[in-house]
Formats: sequence, C-alpha cells, structure tokens
Amino acid sequence: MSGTHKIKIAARLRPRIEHEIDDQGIQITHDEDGEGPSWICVPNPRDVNQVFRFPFTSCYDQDSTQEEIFEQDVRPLIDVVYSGVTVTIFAYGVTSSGKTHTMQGTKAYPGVIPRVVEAMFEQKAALLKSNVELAVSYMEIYKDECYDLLVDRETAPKLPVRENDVGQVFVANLSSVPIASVEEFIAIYSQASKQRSVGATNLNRSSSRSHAMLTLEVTMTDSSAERSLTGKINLVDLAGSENNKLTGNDPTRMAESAAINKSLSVLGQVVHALNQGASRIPYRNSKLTRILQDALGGNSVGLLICNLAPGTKFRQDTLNTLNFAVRTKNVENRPVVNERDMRPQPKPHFAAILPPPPKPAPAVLQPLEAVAGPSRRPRPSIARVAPRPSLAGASQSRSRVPRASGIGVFGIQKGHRPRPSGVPTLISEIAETSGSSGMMQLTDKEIDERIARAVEVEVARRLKEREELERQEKENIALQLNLQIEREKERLKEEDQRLPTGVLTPLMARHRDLDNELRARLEELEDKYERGTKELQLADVLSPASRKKTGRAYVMLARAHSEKGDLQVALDLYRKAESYVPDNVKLKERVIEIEWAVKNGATFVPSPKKPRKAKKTKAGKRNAVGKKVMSGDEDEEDMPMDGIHQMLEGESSGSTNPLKRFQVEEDVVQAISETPPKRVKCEIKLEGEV
Ligand SMILES: Nc1ncnc2c1ncn2[C@@H]1O[C@H](COP(=O)(O)OP(=O)(O)OP(=O)(O)O)[C@@H](O)[C@H]1O
Repeated sequence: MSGTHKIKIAARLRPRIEHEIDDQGIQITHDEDGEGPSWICVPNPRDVNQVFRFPFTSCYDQDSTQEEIFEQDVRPLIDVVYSGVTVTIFAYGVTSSGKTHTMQGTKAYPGVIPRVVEAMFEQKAALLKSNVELAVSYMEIYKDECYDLLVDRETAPKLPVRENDVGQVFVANLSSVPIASVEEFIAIYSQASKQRSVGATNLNRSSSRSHAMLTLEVTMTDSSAERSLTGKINLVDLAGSENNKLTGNDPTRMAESAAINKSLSVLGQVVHALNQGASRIPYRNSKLTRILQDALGGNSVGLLICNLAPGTKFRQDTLNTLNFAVRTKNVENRPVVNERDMRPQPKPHFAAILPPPPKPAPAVLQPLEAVAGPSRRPRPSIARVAPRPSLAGASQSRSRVPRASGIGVFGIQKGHRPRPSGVPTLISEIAETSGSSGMMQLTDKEIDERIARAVEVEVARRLKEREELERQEKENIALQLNLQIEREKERLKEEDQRLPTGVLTPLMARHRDLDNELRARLEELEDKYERGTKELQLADVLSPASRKKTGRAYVMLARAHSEKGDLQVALDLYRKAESYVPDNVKLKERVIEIEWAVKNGATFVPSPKKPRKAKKTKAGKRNAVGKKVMSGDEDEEDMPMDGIHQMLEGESSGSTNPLKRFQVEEDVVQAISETPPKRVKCEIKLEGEV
C-alpha cells in the first residue's frame, strides 16, 4: 500500500437510555436519494434558531445496529489488515455516549471487537494457510500510565513507552498472547476486561476510567517465498470526556477525570497541529497520543467512530465531539505494508537491535505454571509465551526458542514477532557460536538450557549496554544543560549591565537625540561666537548710531536673500545684524524663525514690510526708566542705512565682505516691503510679527 489515507469518520447517535429525556436535540438527516452524505444536525446552544450541520459519509442513527456498523465500516478493513497493514479503530465521545457499547457490546449485541475477531478467524480459514498466526494484546492507559490487562491487576506494573531506532513507539513489556479460536479469545478477553478500570458516575453506571486498547496481530509466513507479512488491528475504546458538574464525581473520580480530560485535550491538540501542518506535533504530551502516534499522521489506516449522546443536556459535548471529528477527517496517514524478507541476511552488529527485555506470559494464560501472589514478577531473562491451549499437543515439534520482542503501534512484545529484515534470529547466532553440528548432538533439554543461558547472557549484556548508553546520554544532557545555564547566566549578566531594552530604550533614544541636539547647538553657538566676535570687535569701534545703521543694512540684505530663498545666507546676515543690534527682540525672533526654516527645509516668507514712515521720530521710545530701546514695534528696516553705506564705501575694492556682493538699493528695500503677506509655518510661537 502506498500513498496517503485520510482517517475515515463514522458518527453514531445512541438511543435514549432509561430515565433520560430525549428532547430531539440532535438529529440525523439523510440525502433524499440516499447517495450523498448524511448530516448530524445540532442547534447552536446560544441561538437555537441556528442549526449546525456536520456532513459525514457514515452516520448511524438511534435505530442502527451493531451489525450495520460492522458490515459497513469495519469489515472492509479486515482485508487491509491481511494485506500487512496496521489499522486503528477508535471510539470517541463524551462519557455515556456509547463507546464501550459500540466497541465491546454485550452478549446479545456484540460490538466491533468480537466481530473483528470472528472476521479475522474467518479470513484466516479462507486463506487455507497453516502458517497464519493470530495473537492478542490488551492494555489500558489509566491516569496517564500504561498497564497490561492480560496480567493480574494487583501486580501489573506500569509499562514504559519507548521508541525504537526508526521512531516507532512501543509499550515495552506488553504481553502478546497467541489465539487459535474465537472461543479462546473470548475467554481471554472477558477475563481481561474485568481488569479494566471502571467506575460508576451519575451519567454511567459503568463508566470507563481508562482508555483501553486491544490489538490483534496476524502474521502470515510464506516459507516458499521466504517472506512474511504482519498486519495489525488496534481497537481503541477511549474514555469519555467528562463534565464534572454532570458526572458528580468524588475526589477519586475527579483525579481520573482530570487525567482523561487532559489526554483527550492533547489528542485534540495533536489533531489540530496535524491539520495546521505544524513542525512540532505534541505527541509526547500524553501517553495516549504517544501510543496513537502511528494512527494519527503515521503509517496506519484509521477509522474514528464518534459516539453521540442524544438530548440537549449533551449538546455542547456533541458539538465538541463533532468539531474534533471534522478536524480528524483531514488527518492524513501513510500506510505501509509490514513485510519481512526472511532470506538470510548479512549479519549486522548485534547491538543494532535492542528489543525490550522479554516478559513472561500473563498469569491468565499460564494455568500450568505455579505462579501466585505479589512475588510473581516478570523474569527479565527469557520470554516464555505459554503454548496456545488448542495447539498444546502439536507444539512439541515447534521450537521453544525465545522470540524477539515486537515493536509497533502498541509495541506488542510477542514470541513469534518477525525480526526486522536483515536481522538474524537469536537461534542462528547461538548456532553460529556453538556450531550447528554440535547443536544436533544435544538433547532438547540441553539445547533449551544452552539457549536460556545464552539469552540470559545476551540480555544482561544488552541491558548493561543500554544502561551505559543511558548514563552517557544523561551526562551529555547534564553537560548541555550546564552549558546552557552558564550561557544564560552570562547573557543575563550582560543584559544587566546594558540597559534593559524594553523599558529604557525610548529614554536612551531621547537622551541620544538631546545629546545630538545639544552638540549641534553648541557647535552652532561656537560658530556664532566666532562670527559674532569678529562682528562684535567691529561693532565695538562703532558709535551706537553706526552700529544701528550697520545692523539695519545687514537686515535689509538678509531680507533680500530670504526673499530669493537663500535662507542660509539670510540667516548669516541676520546673525551679523544681531551683533550690531543685540537687543532687537524682533530680530532675535526672525533669527529663530529662519533657523527653524533652514533646519526643517521649510520655505520662509517674511511678513510684509510696513510702509516706510515719512519721518522718523528721533526720540524713539523710552522705557519705564527713560532708557531708549528698540521696541518690538520697531521694524528692522527702520534701522538707519548710513552705517552700511559707509561700510560699503569703505570696502569698495577687493573686499570679501558679502555686503559688497549685494548692491543694496533703497528700491530693493522698498520692493521687499511690497511682498504679499504670508506666514511661515513655525513651531515657535512668535510674540509679534517681524
Ligand atoms: N446503541 C446503543 N443501543 C442501546 N444502548 C446503548 C447504545 N449505546 C449506548 N448504550 C447504553 O448507554 C449506556 C452508556 O454507554 P457506554 O457505557 O457504552 O458509554 P461510554 O461512552 O463508553 O461511556 P464512558 O465513557 O463513561 O465509559 C450503557 O448503558 C449502554 O448500554
């Protein structure tokens, strides 16, 4: 089998049970011609006029039978299993929605599990091959721990979940029991089902407190073609999500409920992550998802049966279940055929395969062995799966060699599990070391003893090797962690020394801006001072009247330049003017205005010049103490021109004075005064117009 396969969804609405109100809250509608999909219709809990419709190809209403579900959706998968592929069927739904009924059923209404077993045996018989073997394993996940249901509940240890070299997840030490008939299976299954954690809640008198997974494995060996196929079917009865308000759980049940809800929530997260194409799928967040890894986005074919409880009471849960189903519908698997080439392969390094330590057969299957009480612990050295009762007599000729443990979706440890292609069997290695002729001369008992010894030595060696590897790995991890901690400390230290980016960055940026601004201002002041001192030296030698005139001349020149748009030159000239008339407020304002315009690249349009007064009052204005000042009302152009004229005359030739380059005429000044009024946009609020 190749390509991708989407998980198939079947939805089943259970009938009303005793004392339950069936208010027709959830309905199933079918296409009129019966060809298209069917719909599960659920009213929106917040607005009953709105109905959510979920389409599924397989919808089973309250009258549906166990047989219908099996024939329509499950039986076709038996062929898939016999083609060497792993199939996973899981029942999902809120507590008391009918998952266990669907999967297990009752004696009168057998569910998926017994029907699958029957079909598997039918298929086996149809194949007419004597080398088809079936085996079963059964486990539960209770409060996020795995337990073998084929061993005595009292002594059942927690089973570790591991991963092999090729990334397959398996439950280490899980028993796998060969079965020869449906009856044999039923005997084992009914015994094991009693071990399952079940408890009474308000919603279900016999509520599953764990997720149960039953695996049937079929191994088909074709010795003439020297290959074998291994197909598997995992039948999973999930515990139901629980609303503790409805279940009325006591503290023990609450703890179970929390574990159930958590694992189901992780299941939802895994499906969500797969739908999103996330780079990390949180399989490891719960044992359930870890074990179902192969079924969700892995290499198996999947069928999800969504069980729904009728009635408004379960409406929200039903919606949750259906949403989960819709998301799961898009999960793609890549089923693979588990085929093994049995031809002799070149010998690999023995340590390349590290199967989990073998485990004894479960108590329920060892009626002949005297095992009882808590001291009965699995012997790690040799796996001895009890012979199948029906084959007990025929097993004389079969090798009693311990078999390599199995690895798969549920990592079934199984006596007859095929080893990976290219890996020699343990017996062949033993034969190699002792010489095949030597083996031939030994009695069966001796062979068994030698095998047992060899196995013990080998297992001990592998355990030691594994311990060593684990120790090294731990050391490496510790080293890495230490390094990381050191690096982190260094980083934090550095960060402490630096100012924290988040909080102080804006402040620092502001400081830097201020700093730059101050520096620029300082440079400007220095520049100004340098220029100013020259002008001041000159101003010092002039009479007050001449200073004023000179200042005025500079102002006029500056104005002419500002008119032309030479703002920088205008600014220099205004500053020079300032050296001669330092107290002129309007001049100061003008300097600030033009400075701002230069800095911001803004255009500057001076305010219109006031018409020239015919005659100036000599007295000017006097302040409160009688001192003559240039008032704010006084225009800069009101300053006397004589000084500038004198200066121009004095520097008539060869002078580099910029004043000389601009032939200042009265008409220019006049022209300036006729400039239409416009205001420059300026952030500095001016007290009066210049
Ligand atoms: N299709 C059905 N026909 C008749 N009775 C049903 C059907 N489905 C469920 N029931 C009955 O409903 C009750 C609850 O069903 P069941 O125990 O299978 O629910 P569940 O989903 O497995 O619950 P939990 O998650 O609590 O284990 C049982 O009494 C069961 O017999």
